Amino acid sequence: MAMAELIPSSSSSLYTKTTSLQYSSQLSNVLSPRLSNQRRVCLKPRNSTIVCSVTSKEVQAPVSVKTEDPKKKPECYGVFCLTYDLKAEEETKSWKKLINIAVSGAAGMISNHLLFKLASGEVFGPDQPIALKLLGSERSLQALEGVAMELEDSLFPLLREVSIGIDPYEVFQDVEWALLIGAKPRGPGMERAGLLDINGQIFAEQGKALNAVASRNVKVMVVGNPCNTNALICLKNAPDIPAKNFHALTRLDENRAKCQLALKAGVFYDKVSNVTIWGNHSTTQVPDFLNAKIDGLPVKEVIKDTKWLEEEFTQKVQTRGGVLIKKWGRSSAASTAVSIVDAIRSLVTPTPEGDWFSTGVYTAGNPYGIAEDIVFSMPCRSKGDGDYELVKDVIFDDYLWNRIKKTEAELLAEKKCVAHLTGEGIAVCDLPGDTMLPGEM
Ligand SMILES: NC(=O)C1=CN([C@@H]2O[C@H](COP(=O)(O)OP(=O)(O)OC[C@H]3O[C@@H](n4cnc5c(N)ncnc54)[C@H](OP(=O)(O)O)[C@@H]3O)[C@@H](O)[C@H]2O)C=CC1
Ligand SMILES: O=C([O-])CC(=O)C(=O)O
Repeated sequence: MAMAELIPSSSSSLYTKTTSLQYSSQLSNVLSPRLSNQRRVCLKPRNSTIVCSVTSKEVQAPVSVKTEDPKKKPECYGVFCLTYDLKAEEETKSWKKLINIAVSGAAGMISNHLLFKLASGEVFGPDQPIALKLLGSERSLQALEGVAMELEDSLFPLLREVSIGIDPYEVFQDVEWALLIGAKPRGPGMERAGLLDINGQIFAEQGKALNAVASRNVKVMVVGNPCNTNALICLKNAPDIPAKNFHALTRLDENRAKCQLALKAGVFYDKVSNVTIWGNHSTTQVPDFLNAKIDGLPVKEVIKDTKWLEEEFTQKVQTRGGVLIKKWGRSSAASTAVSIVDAIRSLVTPTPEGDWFSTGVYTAGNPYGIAEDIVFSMPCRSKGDGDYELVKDVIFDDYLWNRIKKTEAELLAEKKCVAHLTGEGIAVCDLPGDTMLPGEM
């Protein structure tokens, strides 16, 4: 049971909210198990103790829990603890209703770029106030405060609330967007199955937390690697949220493919459209040059060098992340943040006529004949309402279909590795040879 659920809505002033894993676990030690007809109410007067009472036919016992642990922090941060009324100020009267956005791994590299883009208004628009809910861990709590301080000092008008926490059940309360970035990055010599297992646990837990406390229509963008299978784990642990709402970030791959096609054709990127990344965010991903266009023409009519398309281009996109790691010493962060912005904007603004975008989504009911029940990058269009439809008018040839089958096989094998995390029995991990993440070589 989430701590925030326990606080009556009348106490939703930023001054009275509480946070931290410790609060929740202390409370659950005192109060669990909860009987189905009980109601728990917790209040935390400012700078004081949490007072909880459990009411039911059987029990009526107020409980007091000390909160002296210095690690416990008020949920809001600094200037974001001020109360305000958007309707009271002339320039904010026309703004939309505030939306809650959770970001995990908020003290990490990608988030360090992304949070400032979210706060600036470039993602959700200039009339959309936002609340940022930053999820970290015990080890990153100080760093999270540092991030919040930088957000304060940036004076973003649209950024109306910032809160930090380490309990996903609290941080995800009522969120409309969950950007799940926090996960161990892969390292040299690391077994893929080990990475799946370590990070998979994170997404199983966060899926459960989203299921319990997030908005029922929350949109979830999984970035932490291996993002497709992590997204699958997350959605399987969140059965009350539509599976369609879960995305694995493959937009960075699409952007990389557009860049390479533009370079080869000698045009600027904005001339390249209809680029699909099929499958896994891994070296088996398939950048589709059959359906892609340059200046409205099929790529193959503009770039006649099929050998380049099938070999050099494809491999360059598949391994771009790894090459970057070798040069920079760590994985892409700024361009990943940019691609997260692109991915969200593609869902909240209408897709330009005739174009589409790639995102990793649940395959149930897909029109292509791709295996059901995995998260697979496919071409999508959106009306700009946060939802999307799969694009039907794409063509396949043998080359494209054979590659799609290979990335599909990899995802099916990854799924078996995490069966213990998706509620599908005992994990059996037998990954095909070519199953490394970009750069994991
Ligand atoms: N899908 C895509 O296109 C891309 C995905 N990625 C992936 O995004 C993820 C985040 O990358 P980035 O921000 O650069 O990474 P950072 O190392 O900068 O930050 C990752 C954060 O993840 C959290 N974390 C959770 N568990 C672990 C763990 N076991 N070991 C280390 N950190 C952990 C940490 O935060 P805390 O302590 O607060 O929990 C940490 O701050 C990685 O998995 C990376 O591989 C990267 C680029 C592209
Ligand atoms: O390979 C990594 O660890 C980072 C990543 O996903 C990418 O850059 O595409």
